[in-house]
Amino acid sequence: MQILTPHVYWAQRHGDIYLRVELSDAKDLDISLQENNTLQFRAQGHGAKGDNEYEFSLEFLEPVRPEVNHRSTQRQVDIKIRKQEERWWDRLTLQEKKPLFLAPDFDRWLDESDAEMELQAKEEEKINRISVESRVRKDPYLGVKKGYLFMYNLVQFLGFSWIFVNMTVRLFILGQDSFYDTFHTTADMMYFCQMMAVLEVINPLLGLVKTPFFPAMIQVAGRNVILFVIFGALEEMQNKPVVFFVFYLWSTIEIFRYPFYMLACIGTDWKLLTWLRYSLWIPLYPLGVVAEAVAVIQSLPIFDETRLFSFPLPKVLGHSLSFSYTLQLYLVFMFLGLFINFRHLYKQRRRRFRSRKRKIH
Ligand SMILES: CCCCCCCCCCCCC[C@@H](O)CC(=O)SCCNC(=O)CCNC(=O)[C@H](O)C(C)(C)COP(=O)(O)OP(=O)(O)OC[C@H]1O[C@@H](n2cnc3c(N)ncnc32)[C@H](O)[C@@H]1OP(=O)(O)O
Repeated sequence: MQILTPHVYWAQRHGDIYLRVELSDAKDLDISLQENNTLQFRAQGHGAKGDNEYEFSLEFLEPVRPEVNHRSTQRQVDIKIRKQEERWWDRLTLQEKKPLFLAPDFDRWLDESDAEMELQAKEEEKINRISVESRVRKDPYLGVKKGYLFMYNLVQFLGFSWIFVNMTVRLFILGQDSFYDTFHTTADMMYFCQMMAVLEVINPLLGLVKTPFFPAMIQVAGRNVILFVIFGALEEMQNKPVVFFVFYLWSTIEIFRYPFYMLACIGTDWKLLTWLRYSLWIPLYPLGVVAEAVAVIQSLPIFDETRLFSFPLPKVLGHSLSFSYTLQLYLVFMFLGLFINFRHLYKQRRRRFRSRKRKIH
């Protein structure tokens, strides 16, 4: 039997050397590192010259650690050797001339800078894993908090879906006539959802979500003024078509926002839903504010007439100050609120899509 040399392919990383020996069904493997920093390989197997005994030796450019890891598969023998020092080598062997049986393993090949990037990515992954693990370890109530948020979002999602579906079905069946009794058919559910929404101001205060307090407060207080003060307190407003537009605009965003949060609670995200959550507000928010402003303007003469919530004045100054003046001031705050929340949502959108792009690259 002839003794032959197999084809050997190599690649390196800063700390390791990888060798792939082209020998299938290798048996009687004898792989060892000699004291002179030389790898000796001998095995019986099927190589380029059929079934034979194959052997080779390689004297490495720099010192390596004595232990050799190898794994023999049906197709090849993989060998991994650790470098003594984590350093990039200019070549594999001490002798400058490359042995004929040796070639780069292009499946594994990386040049020095790519290998550094791979190392950095691994380091970052390790740091992220450690920080996630330590966060989980630091907060023993994380499960309870996530469970609470998940249930809160689920209840809101069901509530707003009920409103949205109810209004849509009635719109299809009754057409424009459905505009006039939106309040009577959906107000109870809207009261429930908007009262629950007060938790959205409390949650950031308790550190349960990252939402800043001020935008959450503007959002919840703004809607509740419209719902409880303009629609709730004035029967004359309740059968006006503006109720339909306000409720429809509110519920359209919420049937996407709450499921988005539910998925966030279980660490999942669905691209389309994320896109809708961070894009739909662009047309809906200004339309919502305009609809709310129309409702406020329509309520002004009613407050003047009914004197509801009017502020008593000393006789010399007149009878009382109509609540409509407060509402006129509120109209200014509404557009200020629109500006603050539009800017906040725009920043959230940019942050979300920027970090997604970074994750993809
Ligand atoms: C009497 C005094 C009155 C004073 C007020 C005067 C001014 C009033 C003017 C008000 C105008 C309001 C008009 C408005 O009513 C019109 C409409 O709503 S029209 C319909 C369209 N509307 C919208 O699109 C707004 C919907 N609402 C919101 O988006 C939020 O309420 C808002 C606070 C504006 C922004 O939300 P947030 O800051 O939370 O942004 P993110 O979604 O990006 O969340 C940030 C991170 O927190 C996590 N989070 C938040 N909430 C939850 C939750 N419930 N469960 C789980 N996780 C949550 C979220 O996942 C983000 O985490 P990460 O960064 O890790 O992704």
